[in-house]
Amino acid sequence: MNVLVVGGGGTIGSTVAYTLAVQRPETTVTLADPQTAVTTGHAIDLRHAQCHVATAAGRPSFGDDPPGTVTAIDPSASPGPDPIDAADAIVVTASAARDPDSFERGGRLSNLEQNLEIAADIGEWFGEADPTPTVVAANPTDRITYRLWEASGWPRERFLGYSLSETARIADELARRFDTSPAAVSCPVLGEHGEHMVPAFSRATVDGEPIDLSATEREAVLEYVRDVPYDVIERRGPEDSSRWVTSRGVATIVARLADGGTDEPVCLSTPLSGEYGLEGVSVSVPVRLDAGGVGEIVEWDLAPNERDGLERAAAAVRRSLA
Ligand SMILES: NC(=O)c1ccc[n+]([C@@H]2O[C@H](COP(=O)([O-])OP(=O)(O)OC[C@H]3O[C@@H](n4cnc5c(N)ncnc54)[C@H](O)[C@@H]3O)[C@@H](O)[C@H]2O)c1
Ligand SMILES: O=C(O)C[C@H](O)C(=O)O
Repeated sequence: MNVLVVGGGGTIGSTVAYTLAVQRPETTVTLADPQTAVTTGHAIDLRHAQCHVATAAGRPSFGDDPPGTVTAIDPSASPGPDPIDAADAIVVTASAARDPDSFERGGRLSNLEQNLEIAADIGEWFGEADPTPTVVAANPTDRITYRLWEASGWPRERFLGYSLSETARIADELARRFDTSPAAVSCPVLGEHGEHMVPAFSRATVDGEPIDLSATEREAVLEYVRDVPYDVIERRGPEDSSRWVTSRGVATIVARLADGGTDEPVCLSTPLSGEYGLEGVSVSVPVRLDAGGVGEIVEWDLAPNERDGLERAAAAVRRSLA
């Protein structure tokens, strides 16, 4: 598998690269970032990490696949279509330097204008090459996903805005409340990667059984998921943000694409064209993946308040793209 990480000099991009390099050591990663000294340093260190995996404490662990490698390119030096055409999947984490406003709740919107401009430039670059499945983590994720799609001219199925950290966070919180393992919890989250996220409590299960939470309990769980990434930033600083959950989640989606897709739907943000009654916007909805990105958008029968929440999320995203 060959993965291009646009923004690979930063925290999330480099951690996605590390995760892929050690979990799927046959992966070849290209880090694209104007901070070329940083990406070259990351590339050297990551190749050394791959050597550890290669020898795996004296035991070769590659099977029949040869090890991949890690290299760096400068996207501002007009690299043309080749790095994109070489990629089986792309990850976009490119972002302007974080504004102090971004360290607090609601902060995903603080670099909106700058990041939309960056996305438009990257989308134009993509347009020089063949459509390739693209996982977008840069914030605000839904708007950036939509802008990349518009600027690239690629089919909408190629774009997957990453919002799965919400699903992990809600599983952790519900597991605490139900005194069980997060692995026994399922609660998909639709809508915006932001304040207008929509947990689908009507589909939530613990140990395979539907759950019954009061409105007050649901609101408390939702508030936890809205607050916790900013609690993490406050505790360990914005340079780290939620690097582990985000990078593991993004790398998992890339791995699913490489493996040909998913049987079960996962909630990711993709440009909509009438699904859930929405269009002209990208928000997270359940999608089945195939090797090209979104294989199918699945229309769940949501509770009325969840459908309202999805419409509010779409309206908020659409408003700031206008
Ligand atoms: N979706 C999520 O769940 C989630 C989680 C965490 C962070 N994020 C977002 O991901 C983004 C990256 O976060 P980070 O902590 O890695 O930030 P960061 O500042 O460490 O990295 C951003 C990188 O993008 C690079 N960049 C800027 N313009 C570029 C361009 N035109 N082409 C290529 N690279 C470019 C910068 O040089 C920098 O290295 C932010 O927008 C952040 O808010 C999203
Ligand atoms: O980067 C942020 O502002 C938070 C991030 O979107 C996250 O969900 O961890």
